[in-house]
Amino acid sequence: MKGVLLVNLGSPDSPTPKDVKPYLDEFLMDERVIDAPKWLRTILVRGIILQTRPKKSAEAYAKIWWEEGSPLIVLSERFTNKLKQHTQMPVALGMRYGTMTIKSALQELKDKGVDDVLLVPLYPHYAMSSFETVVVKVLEDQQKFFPQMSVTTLPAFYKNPDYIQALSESIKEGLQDFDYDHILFSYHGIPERHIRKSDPTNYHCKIDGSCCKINSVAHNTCYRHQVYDTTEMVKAYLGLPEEQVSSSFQSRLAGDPWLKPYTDYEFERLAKEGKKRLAVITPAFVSDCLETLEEIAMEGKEQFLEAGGENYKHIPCMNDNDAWVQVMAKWVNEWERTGLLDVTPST
Ligand SMILES: C=CC1=C(C)c2cc3[nH]c(cc4nc(cc5[nH]c(cc1n2)c(C)c5CCC(=O)O)C(CCC(=O)O)=C4C)c(C)c3C=C
Ligand SMILES: [Fe+2]
Ligand SMILES: [Fe+2]
Repeated sequence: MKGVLLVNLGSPDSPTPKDVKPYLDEFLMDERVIDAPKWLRTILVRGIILQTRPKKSAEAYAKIWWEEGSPLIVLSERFTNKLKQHTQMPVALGMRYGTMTIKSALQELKDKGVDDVLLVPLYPHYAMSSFETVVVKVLEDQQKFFPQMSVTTLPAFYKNPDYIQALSESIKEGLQDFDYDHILFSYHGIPERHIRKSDPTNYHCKIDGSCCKINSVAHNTCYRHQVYDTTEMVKAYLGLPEEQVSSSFQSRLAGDPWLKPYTDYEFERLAKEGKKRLAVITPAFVSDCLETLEEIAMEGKEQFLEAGGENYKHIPCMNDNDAWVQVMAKWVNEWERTGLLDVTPST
């Protein structure tokens, strides 16, 4: 019997240093997130980052926490519950990190008789620190605990026309009551090194866009290429003028260079260039979370207004919006019917 496993990133159990610390430990000790040799990763994460970050992160989480829990978890659950109403297949939700594990979601599916699983990483774009680590962990757990199950993965859907339509319409709705002079597409950043590591050709990706018009297998795993494709397709769908749209990368950790331009620097640059009314959208995330609700909606607003901006709006992620649920339902039901997953057109 077929079933669907949705996987998102995860959150700590509560916005306290006691719960944030083990969550960050699991997250940052993932070799696909901090990709240093284990001994160095242990020093960096346990010896340095976890000494101070849990307190700081817990304070940030406390600012956005809801009565029902972490926004990312609550919104992912709402999405899952709605999806269940649009498919006959069992659907389960797991998280890559934290206590809502992938193993228990697979167990839930198994208990319902599922042995043929469609894995849906809840990320539109491929990065080794998001999409890839989910796939690797699911396959590890499947082989270890559920060897009778088979797993098929829905590819990154960053340029699927139905996804672009649902995203664009949600942005249009968010912009209805907001008179903007610029829209910033702020994507979660990753270290530039990760782009090179994910390039199967070892030479294609130049990390400046000059390679993106040359057809290459590298684009299947290039986060940078994929996010710029999303921006371009939304821009085309909404008919936005070139000069009113730009893309940037947020949430970097200290250390090696991360993808540029950096969102916080862009807030300053745009304000200094005379853009006074800024709308920010965050399409790397399908659900609002710490990185959108605190870093963009709160901190970002402060940064932009301090730099001379006058009006600012974060447009929410698609969360459990009906059109988005219906797009996902179309993909999973098509897979149930035909076994096909035609979500990423090659053009
Ligand atoms: C869009 C997908 C994501 C990618 C790619 C990604 C890469 C990445 N993240 C970190 C470090 C942190 N990220 C944190 C929070 C966080 N990251 C994502 C998504 C991606 N991360 C989400 C959805 C969230 C929010 C989780 C929530 O509970 O709401 C955090 C924790 C919070 C903090 O302390 O700021 C860290 C740390 C790295 C190092 C990385 C790529 C190398
Ligand atoms: Fe992150
Ligand atoms: Fe490229």
